[in-house]
Amino acid sequence: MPNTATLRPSGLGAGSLLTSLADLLHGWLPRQRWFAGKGRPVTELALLSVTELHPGCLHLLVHAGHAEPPSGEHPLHDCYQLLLGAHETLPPHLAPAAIGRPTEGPLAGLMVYDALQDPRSAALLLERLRTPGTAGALAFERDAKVLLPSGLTPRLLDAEQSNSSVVYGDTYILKVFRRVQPGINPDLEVPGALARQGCTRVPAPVAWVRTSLPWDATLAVLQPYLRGAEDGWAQALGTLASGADFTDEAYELGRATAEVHLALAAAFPLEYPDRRQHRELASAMRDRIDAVARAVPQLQPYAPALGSAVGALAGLDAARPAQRIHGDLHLGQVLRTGGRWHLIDFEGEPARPLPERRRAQSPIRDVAGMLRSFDYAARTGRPWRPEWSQRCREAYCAGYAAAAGWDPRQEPELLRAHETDRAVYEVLYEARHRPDWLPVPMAAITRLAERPPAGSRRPTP
Ligand SMILES: Nc1ncnc2c1ncn2[C@@H]1O[C@H](COP(=O)(O)OP(=O)(O)O)[C@@H](O)[C@H]1O
Ligand SMILES: O=P(O)(O)O[C@H]1O[C@H](CO)[C@@H](O[C@H]2O[C@H](CO)[C@@H](O)[C@H](O)[C@H]2O)[C@H](O)[C@H]1O
Repeated sequence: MPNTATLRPSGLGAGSLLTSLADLLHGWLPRQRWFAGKGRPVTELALLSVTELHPGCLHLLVHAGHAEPPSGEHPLHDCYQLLLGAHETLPPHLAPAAIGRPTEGPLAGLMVYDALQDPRSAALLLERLRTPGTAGALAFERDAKVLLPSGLTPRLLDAEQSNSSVVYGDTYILKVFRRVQPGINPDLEVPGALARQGCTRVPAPVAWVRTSLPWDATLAVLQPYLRGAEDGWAQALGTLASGADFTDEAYELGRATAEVHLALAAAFPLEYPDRRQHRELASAMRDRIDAVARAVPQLQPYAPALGSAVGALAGLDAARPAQRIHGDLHLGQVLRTGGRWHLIDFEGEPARPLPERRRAQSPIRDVAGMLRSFDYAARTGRPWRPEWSQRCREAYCAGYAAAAGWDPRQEPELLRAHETDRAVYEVLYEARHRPDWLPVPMAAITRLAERPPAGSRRPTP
């Protein structure tokens, strides 16, 4: 590659590399779908680690900090994973990957670009995983039982994602985590544990990338690609458009969720929350309502009523044991192939700290996430179809009950509290990422803020 710059970290010095890139990253990072600090200017940038993956391709962990915004939210600090290439000129197929041409520092005059969009760099990543080893602080590891084939053609997914994924020859998919936190990522930990339980509802990790600098963290996970699978969101919208029924699928989805929960309960320790823990959970949910209401003024009028909905948790005695769960379950996280549902993306809610996402939680939280998703689908399709959502919600709970042996509808306070917490999360998510969608969770907020009928033990799910 005659016009490839050799980016040698040893010859670059983190300071001078950052000088080269800082202006470009200030502009480029906030435009990325996976950038978490939407709406907040980046006020600090620091390079946490730099590794040369191959000549012309650098692996970077970059710290991006935001000053405290006027709304009173906490300052946000994040670490992002970048793969950067630099060429004198970019071939036309890499034009959309361009980040910019630094005017100073070691990369001055070269065109820096997002190397994950470069098929050559993506192919070399898979090569690294085929033959385990290290590159600086990065470790490329794989399941010793799996032999990865060479020469699979890479293609970067252009899905609306929180991370970036590369599909190799429709055989494997590599998820490169964009936002990196210290510790094992649950998207490696949980599917690995489920595979050891013999659970076939979740694709098992076959290879992964870790780093030990600036701390131990998971950087990427490779798993089998479910060829021809369609996600639940696309299917749900399809039936809404065609008028077809989705209740059988919703019932099967409930069964699949329960099966995964049973396997998770067997794989990880259970916890039995007492009254104090329920009070703490209710208080954490109230804090979240207040924080989101400060950031999204539309939520403010509903905050007191939502606080009462989650406050009902505080009076609960022993409920279901808490266990590891999916943590961000919705119709986009379930794939159907061969008439069978699979669950993917066990990262949990990307905005939450990793230790919180790895905690045992009520399985009702996942149920609530999926119930919210039926509501999303019914409101996104035109016209609004509340009866479609209601039938799916009932069928999903019935399917769940058939496999789990208990019915989520028998825990109405818990379900309502978790659905409220989830809708509040969605309000912030939409305000940050897709302001046009804000009315969807806000409609649920209006419903959840109403008092449930007196004496009702089994409100509509
Ligand atoms: N094992 C898989 N087989 C087929 N497609 C997959 C698989 N894993 C993920 N996908 C596709 O990639 C998309 C993004 O994956 P996901 O894990 O949800 O990433 P993110 O956390 O970045 O949103 C999914 O919506 C799905 O379409
Ligand atoms: O990127 P992830 O899939 O990890 O999840 C985030 O993005 C989701 C949207 O892509 C968001 O889900 C919300 O919108 C969905 C429709 O697009 C809907 O089905 C979900 O019920 C709703 O929560 C998810 O909350 C967010 O974490």
